[in-house]
Amino acid sequence: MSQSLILSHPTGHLHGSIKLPASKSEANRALIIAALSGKQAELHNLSEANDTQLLQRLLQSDAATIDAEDAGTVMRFLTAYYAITGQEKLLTGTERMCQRPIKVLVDALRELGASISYKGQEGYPPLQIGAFKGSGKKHLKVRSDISSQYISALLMIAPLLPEGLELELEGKIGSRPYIEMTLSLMQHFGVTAAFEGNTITVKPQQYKSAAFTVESDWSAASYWYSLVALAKEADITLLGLKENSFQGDRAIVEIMSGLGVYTEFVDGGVRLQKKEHEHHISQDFSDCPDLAQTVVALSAALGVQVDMTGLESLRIKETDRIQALQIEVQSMRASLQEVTPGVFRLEPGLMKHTDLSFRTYQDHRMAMAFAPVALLQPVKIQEPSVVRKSYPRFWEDLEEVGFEIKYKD
Ligand SMILES: O=C(O)C1=C[C@@H](OP(=O)(O)O)[C@@H](O)[C@H](O)C1
Ligand SMILES: C=C(OP(=O)(O)O)C(=O)O
Repeated sequence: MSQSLILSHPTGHLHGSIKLPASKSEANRALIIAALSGKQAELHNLSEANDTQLLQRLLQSDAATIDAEDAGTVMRFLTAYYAITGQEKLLTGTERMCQRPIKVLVDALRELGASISYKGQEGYPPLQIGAFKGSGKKHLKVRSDISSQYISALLMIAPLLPEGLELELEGKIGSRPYIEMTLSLMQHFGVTAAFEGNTITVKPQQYKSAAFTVESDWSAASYWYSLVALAKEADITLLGLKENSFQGDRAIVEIMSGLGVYTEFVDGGVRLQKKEHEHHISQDFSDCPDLAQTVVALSAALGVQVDMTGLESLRIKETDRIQALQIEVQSMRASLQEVTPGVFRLEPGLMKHTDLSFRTYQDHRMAMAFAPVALLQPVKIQEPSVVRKSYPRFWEDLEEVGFEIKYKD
């Protein structure tokens, strides 16, 4: 596998239609719901993302040790799935996965009657999961400011609990659209829930079998928005995106309107074209944390000052994304600083035409967020294969629109 690649574009003109990968978030919910329903589901356009391929394989596996690799949804959703179905499993992941907290979910599942013990550090994977002895408890208080994936994992098993579940969310609700996506997918498979104030109530119910087609991934679309913003000339159509999406990262449409991209919803997707950009924007990423790297890398390259909030969860994702961004924007003479607690400012600098080489920190989004800078000058991307987590065809798709790629060992 190549250690790095050099990316360049001879003209800076981008034209074409791109079939984006399907959303791994939607696909992984549909897979867990189908497994919980015990019925055959007709799932179309399942994502080629490793996170989805992996979950599909693991749901078929009868091995005692299950490796969720670096996939947060896989780790969190399977923890709840094995716990409630009472399957004896040792659930582990990459070194980084074993540094991503899971205590909130484990505590909640234990209250419901799951048997889960920590095999390493308290509060983190690996987990040993065993028999389920229902506690009859239905009202749980759960912190909602660390990861919404804990809430989604609990919601999907909720209709199978004898008493159902009342989840009282405590603290700020981070990544809220992902919770709403979970409820929408549950509803698609015949389960209703009420989300009132801070409480989500799910009565005992049965999932129904239904066909479902996974939408293209709006997070993946965000890199194409950056490409359009940095191109000299662009007319790009992204296929498979819908105006009424389950995905909160559809917010990229509004965000990129300030960063120089005009979106038109057309039959079968969106058409992106260039327009003037602002010189300063403010953005709260609480609802769309996966878009932060796209916006930071693009703004550093475009020369846009950005004030940002809602970045808390970035510290516990595939890498500490705040730290990774702080290091990598420096090579573009930009700086990312916490100006007051929780408020970050990206200050762009004058980009000099020195060699640019971006490290990716085992994080697909670091690679894809910085790749568009290659429209300004050739850039080196280290460990480019990280993109397989969500968008395995990313580099090939760039070649489709005229990028030149030299792979290096
Ligand atoms: O539920 C999901 O599919 C996801 C939720 C978000 O995580 P957090 O809830 O941990 O912010 C997001 O960052 C992740 O890429 C996918
Ligand atoms: C944070 C991400 O994924 P996960 O938490 O599912 O590993 C992501 O894809 O950006």
